[in-house]
Amino acid sequence: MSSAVVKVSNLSFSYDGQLVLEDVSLEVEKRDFLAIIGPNGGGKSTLLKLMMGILIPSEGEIYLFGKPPHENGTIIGYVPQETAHNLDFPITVLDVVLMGLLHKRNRLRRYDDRLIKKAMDSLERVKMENFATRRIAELSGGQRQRVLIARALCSEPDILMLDEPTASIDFIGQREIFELLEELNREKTIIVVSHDMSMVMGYAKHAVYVHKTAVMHNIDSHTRYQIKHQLQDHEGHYCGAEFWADLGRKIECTKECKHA
Ligand SMILES: Nc1ncnc2c1ncn2[C@@H]1O[C@H](COP(=O)(O)OP(=O)(O)OP(=O)(O)O)[C@@H](O)[C@H]1O
Repeated sequence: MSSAVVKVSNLSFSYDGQLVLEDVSLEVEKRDFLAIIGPNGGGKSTLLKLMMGILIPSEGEIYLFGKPPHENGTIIGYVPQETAHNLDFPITVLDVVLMGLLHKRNRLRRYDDRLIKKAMDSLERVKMENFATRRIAELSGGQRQRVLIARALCSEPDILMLDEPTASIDFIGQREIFELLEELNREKTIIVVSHDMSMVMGYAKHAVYVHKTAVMHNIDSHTRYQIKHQLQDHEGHYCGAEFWADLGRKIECTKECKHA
């Protein structure tokens, strides 16, 4: 019997008759670190939403821990794509993290001390505990992303799913987020949609290339070690275009290197 925590079998999905994913099958093992990569509009976010049970497959099946996603409740922690405008109102970092515990409030819809401690513990895990009373809008993109990860961690999920957590964050901020994910990966399965091939190749254990269909690739520990070493240098940039060319696929490099 398969030990996969996520099992996708012959999945297809259409929006209003427009086929976006076709016959996708993949398995994710416990404590895997899977990156979902591929071109714009290829179906990455759609695949993530299907895994979370936000969308229902047109054909095929998805199981998380042997059950359909919508029956799994808090085992998934979701970090949505961060857009500056959805945090541009006057609430504190702690308020944002407490949103991850909305369903646990008492009968008066208040957070008791136990929940506040839980939220503070989550902030500590992402090294943002000293920012608890700051307004979320005052933080940098990287700091905000850490807060959103803390919010997802509150419910102690087994799987953390993140949609483009490093979009619009500078290089050092990106590396710090992936280092945090690597640390969380000691306990949790990580599934992340990312465009950043340097980070994916340095930290993920598998990458699934999604362009209507899906092809899984292993990223061996030696490759990860080498690329992570290059990323320690601020200028370090592993060119994904080169990697995909070796595999016979075309991907555009977003940085200014010889492939751009
Ligand atoms: N709610 C929706 N209704 C109709 N079509 C949609 C919807 N969401 C996405 N699509 C379409 O489905 C396709 C796949 O979109 P999806 O967001 O999954 O791609 P993606 O790989 O995540 O893209 P990106 O890298 O640009 O975020 C695209 O053609 C998109 O326009």
